[in-house]
Amino acid sequence: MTSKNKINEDLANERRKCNFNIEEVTYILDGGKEKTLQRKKIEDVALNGGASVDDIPEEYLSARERYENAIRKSCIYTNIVKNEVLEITGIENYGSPVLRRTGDAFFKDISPFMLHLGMFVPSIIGQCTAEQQATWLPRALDMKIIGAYAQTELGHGTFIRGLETTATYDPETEEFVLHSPTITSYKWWAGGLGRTANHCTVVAQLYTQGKCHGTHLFIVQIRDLETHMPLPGVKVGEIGPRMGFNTADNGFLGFNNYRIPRMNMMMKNAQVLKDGTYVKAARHGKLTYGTMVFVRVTLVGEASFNLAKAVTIAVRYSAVRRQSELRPGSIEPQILDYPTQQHKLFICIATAHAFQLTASWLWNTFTAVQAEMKKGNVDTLPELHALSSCLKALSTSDATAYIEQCRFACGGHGYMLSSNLPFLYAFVVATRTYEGDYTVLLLQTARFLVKAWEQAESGKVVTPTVAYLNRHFTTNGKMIWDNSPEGIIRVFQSVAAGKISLCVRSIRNRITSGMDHEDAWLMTTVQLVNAAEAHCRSVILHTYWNEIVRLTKHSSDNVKTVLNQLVMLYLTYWALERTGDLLRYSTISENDIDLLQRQYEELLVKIRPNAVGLVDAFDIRDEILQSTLGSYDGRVYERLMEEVQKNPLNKEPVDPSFHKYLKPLMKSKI
Ligand SMILES: CC(C)(COP(=O)(O)OP(=O)(O)OC[C@H]1O[C@@H](n2cnc3c(N)ncnc32)[C@H](O)[C@@H]1OP(=O)(O)O)[C@@H](O)C(=O)NCCC(=O)NCCSC(=O)/C=C/CCCCCCCCCCCCC(=O)O
Ligand SMILES: Cc1cc2nc3c(=O)[nH]c(=O)nc-3n(C[C@H](O)[C@H](O)[C@H](O)COP(=O)(O)OP(=O)(O)OC[C@H]3O[C@@H](n4cnc5c(N)ncnc54)[C@H](O)[C@@H]3O)c2cc1C
Repeated sequence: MTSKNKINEDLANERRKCNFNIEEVTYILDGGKEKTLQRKKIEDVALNGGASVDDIPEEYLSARERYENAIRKSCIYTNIVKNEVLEITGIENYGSPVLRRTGDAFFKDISPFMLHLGMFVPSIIGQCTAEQQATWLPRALDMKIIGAYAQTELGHGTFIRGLETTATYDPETEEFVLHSPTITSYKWWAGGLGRTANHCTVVAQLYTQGKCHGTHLFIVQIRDLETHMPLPGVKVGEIGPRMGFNTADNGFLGFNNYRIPRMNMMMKNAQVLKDGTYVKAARHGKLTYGTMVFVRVTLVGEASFNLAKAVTIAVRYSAVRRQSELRPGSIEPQILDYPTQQHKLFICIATAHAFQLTASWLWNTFTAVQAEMKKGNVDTLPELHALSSCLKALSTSDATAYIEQCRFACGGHGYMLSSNLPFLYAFVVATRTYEGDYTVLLLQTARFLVKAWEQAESGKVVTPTVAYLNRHFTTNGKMIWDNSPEGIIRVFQSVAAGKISLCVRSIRNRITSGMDHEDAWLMTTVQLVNAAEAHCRSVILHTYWNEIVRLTKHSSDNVKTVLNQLVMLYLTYWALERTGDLLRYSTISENDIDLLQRQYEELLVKIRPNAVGLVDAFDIRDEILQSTLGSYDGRVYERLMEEVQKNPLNKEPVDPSFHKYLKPLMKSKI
């Protein structure tokens, strides 16, 4: 074995200690053995040519070079996908999580094509008629046209109804006239729009026959396909450096009475006829928001995957890193042996599991609701909207906090871009804001919860995710504390019910004392966000536990044990995080809390020998991790030194600035 492929001895020891079958856990996380084998096959095809084809790491490049390099790699990856991978997966899997995962081997930051696959294509699939799909979809999937999703404007992101771009129908020419009437109406933020896209989905206020019908979606060509020049009437460009997403060419876009054919309005849900007659969406008023719901659903899986990457890096590094001494003269321990380090990291492993299983469950819920909607039934849409909103909010927010925790857990080296942790953080922190800000989305869930509360209060049976509200009205007093998984989940549901109840009471009291409903709601929003968070927490705890029980039914004993330890760690961790709530809404005592704390610390000890095995089970290839600290072989220090060789600043022993500036300064007299 050469030193290049030698596994670090501490990491090798950790793998010898691992007492469960790693592949079995990988299969569970992937959704079955077949899916794992399929993923591995795709990764082999896509990555074995050597994915990260950068001679100089992208962080050393200028903004221009970085963008060009990102386009170069996007094209290489797209050709691999088109020519080799789609043969295995089928065209319908273009943009699937596996391809998204494999794509990470090509980019530390973002592919300028991400929004094309992540939102432009889904908006064609979700918002166009079959005839329109036949026109646009094959060209989009074949990358003959490249799109973005331009909804947000300088003045409005959250409040979609406040968007100012107009699309006015002209029956004379059977065209829509797109216009940006103010500076605040300029589209701002759309990924891929600044330099890459030649088309985009534009969200605009629809006017026809002198009446505004609210926001609708349009497919708009913005650049010439031969020259890539912006078309007359289109003003487009890149918005400038940001905290992450620096290779995503987020753009701005304005229109000056720019005409598009009538058939470029996405007409699956509402139509404008040739004569300008508006035909309203028959089924539900918010179906034009469908692409956002789809992306929110996928973002839960994104949160899980990125957290899995971060914790794989941090756990492997913590097994390799030795620091301090426990007793004078004793060998320095692996930092993974510190309970405080385990406290930082094991919750991240458990959370990645919780989010992955919740993401699969949410995806199944999403496809079931879609199937119902195809039959014309939209009754389950409000619950899906409430669920996808709060799960998107919480998963992205928790993942952000835990990725940062993983970075802290790597000390100084976690600050190095070559660890990949800063990139992961910058990518995931944006997910907390885009596709619906954290607070705003929790308030959407709160609307649903208050309505569900009122239904339960009037004796109606409510939908499954809020069924605990029916129980709330049949039991008296605080929930009896019970330290079993089911008991902890019940208590969390009682906490949610208690908080929703307080919100309803506050709103009613405020209205009784003279406020109108809007002000009463507004004054209660701090509590409403809190209640929606509590509800969502209970959904995650419940789903994680249920899924582990279901998925480990036929597992080997050791796999069952370790996955149970993780889910118990998760339940116990959150019970300890929320002792205030538990004291308020359940009969938990001081003694019970002491027992919980001890249980938590014992779980850390039990999980410790399997920690490296657990992160290995995420099965994330080195090319995808792209981390000096987290590679499978644990050659941390060697990789840090190798990376230094790529630093252009080290190319010459003396920097030209020495002669230009430093030396004159040193020679100058005071
Ligand atoms: C919901 C709002 C906040 C408010 O809307 P409004 O119209 O004012 O509505 P309300 O009055 O509040 O509510 C009225 C009722 O409507 C209900 N409602 C609201 N929304 C929905 C909905 N979506 N579905 C159903 N029902 C809905 C609501 O509950 C009310 O009901 P009721 O009256 O109480 O009964 C809204 O304005 C809003 O959503 N704001 C947020 C704006 C937003 O999200 N913008 C997103 C812009 S796009 C963006 O941000 C993109 C970012 C980058 C994305 C990157 C994508 C990554 C994907 C990863 C995977 C990619 C794979 C690629 C593969 C590869 O690379 O290889
Ligand atoms: C990296 C990145 C990529 C993006 N990509 C795209 C893209 O491809 N296409 C696209 O169209 N958009 C994109 N966006 C825009 C994104 O969707 C919006 O920024 C996001 O929806 C938040 O809206 P906002 O910026 O208007 O925030 P604001 O709504 O102005 O939020 C500012 C603050 O006000 C609070 N707030 C706002 N409204 C309320 C309310 N009703 N109640 C309580 N509090 C409120 C928020 O909680 C927040 O604290 C992207 C954004 C980022 C950061």
